Amino acid sequence: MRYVSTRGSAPELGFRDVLLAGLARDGGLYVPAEWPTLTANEIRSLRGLSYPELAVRLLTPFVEGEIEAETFSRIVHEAYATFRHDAVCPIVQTGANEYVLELFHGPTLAFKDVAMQLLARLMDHVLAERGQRATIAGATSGDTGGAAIEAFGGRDRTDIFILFPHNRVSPVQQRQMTASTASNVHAIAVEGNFDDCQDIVKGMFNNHAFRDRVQLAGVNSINWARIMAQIVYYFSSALSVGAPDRPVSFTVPTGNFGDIFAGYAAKRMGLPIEKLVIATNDNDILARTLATGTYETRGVIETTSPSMDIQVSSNFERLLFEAAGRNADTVIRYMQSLKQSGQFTIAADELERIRAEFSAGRSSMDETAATIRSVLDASGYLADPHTATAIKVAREQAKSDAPMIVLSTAHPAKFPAAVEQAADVSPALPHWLGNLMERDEKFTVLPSDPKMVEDHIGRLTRATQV
Ligand SMILES: Cc1ncc(COP(=O)(O)O)c(C=O)c1O
Ligand SMILES: N[C@@H](CCOP(=O)(O)O)C(=O)O
Repeated sequence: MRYVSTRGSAPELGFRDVLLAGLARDGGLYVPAEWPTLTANEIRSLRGLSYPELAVRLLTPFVEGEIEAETFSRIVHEAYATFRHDAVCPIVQTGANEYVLELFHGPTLAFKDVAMQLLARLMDHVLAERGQRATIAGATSGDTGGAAIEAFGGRDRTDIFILFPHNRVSPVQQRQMTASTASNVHAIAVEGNFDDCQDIVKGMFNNHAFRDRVQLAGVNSINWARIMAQIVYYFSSALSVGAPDRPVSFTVPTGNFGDIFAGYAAKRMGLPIEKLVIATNDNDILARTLATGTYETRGVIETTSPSMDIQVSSNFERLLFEAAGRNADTVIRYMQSLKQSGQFTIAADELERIRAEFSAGRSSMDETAATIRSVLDASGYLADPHTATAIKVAREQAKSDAPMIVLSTAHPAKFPAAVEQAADVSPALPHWLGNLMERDEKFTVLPSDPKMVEDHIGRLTRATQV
């Protein structure tokens, strides 16, 4: 499998280089040169496989020829052995035709673990094979950072720097980033919002001298391997409610568009998905874009679902590339307009293609709180605010007989204040997280200044190339 950039001028790469590249050198995002596809019979034959077996079968075409089959299988099995549920990503029925797909049984209680546990092991393997080190830089609104620090902490081929918005993540999310004692972990609280953090990280990738000097690698969903790993749970959950013999729909709480893009990839691979529903909180740029055709940034609003407090949704670029018939010039034009004026308008035929696959809705903070309460009352299920955002939107959008699978992206105990306020229930952290909230914190506060962040990383990384 080769990978191409959405902006057309970066070199085509194989899987190992894409894994280490993060952002393409032309500023674009890598996507597979073609989508591997499965027939309905091939999908049927996947029934009954364990989650790691399914992952190996579905992901092999993306890594074939680059990671040896036995090694890949071992790495996948090791990655999912870290999960605390035998099914890895189980589903729970919460309504007549509604299912919640629980993605939070990994080490940091968020869906990010599903990809990050695999990504860290794959990166380690490739770096060891090449005798290289890497500096990892990542931006987080709360969950990617903790998952990355947990997955990469203590690995001797990487130094990891995570930028999070100062005072804008939940206390549990913050501790998961700041309580690590691993010497290769560096948490940075940026005086800004998530979009500022993401801008700084993308700026580092576009500064080729810095990028090459520190051997920069990325763990955000700009990295194709993140999206790749997330494809698997669309198949596992759809298979368990009757796919491929009946179509299913998914509602996904969405911020950076990585998770739902993995659903789109699953559909391109042959999974019969009727609708992919984008659920947003008050930061509803994607819902507005689907309604009006204009992608227009506004200020970030702080909400009770902070991981989705995002305006610039990185992976939407991957969808634009597909909707424009893989025309990189169109993507470049849109991205230039976004940079210059904070907006772009999608051509009518492209918008029509997007609307054929996706719909969107939003949930205000009050609506999300009311949903947490009503779901608990009706079915005894305690949803976190991100999941509740999606349940609210799913219920508005479920218009056909297709089962609706709602992605539950975080454990309620990551956001106890919002859950308690909504439902008078205080969700406890699982016992195996032990004394997380009592551990000492270590992090550096920096202004939202790209140069200062680069200097900080340049000083501390051990991956410097001269
Ligand atoms: C709990 C939670 N839900 C939803 C999202 C949104 O996912 P994505 O950015 O892939 O759209 C995030 C952050 O990415 C998250 O941490
Ligand atoms: N919500 C995310 C934001 C970063 O998303 P990513 O999927 O691109 O890493 C977070 O929790 O950090």
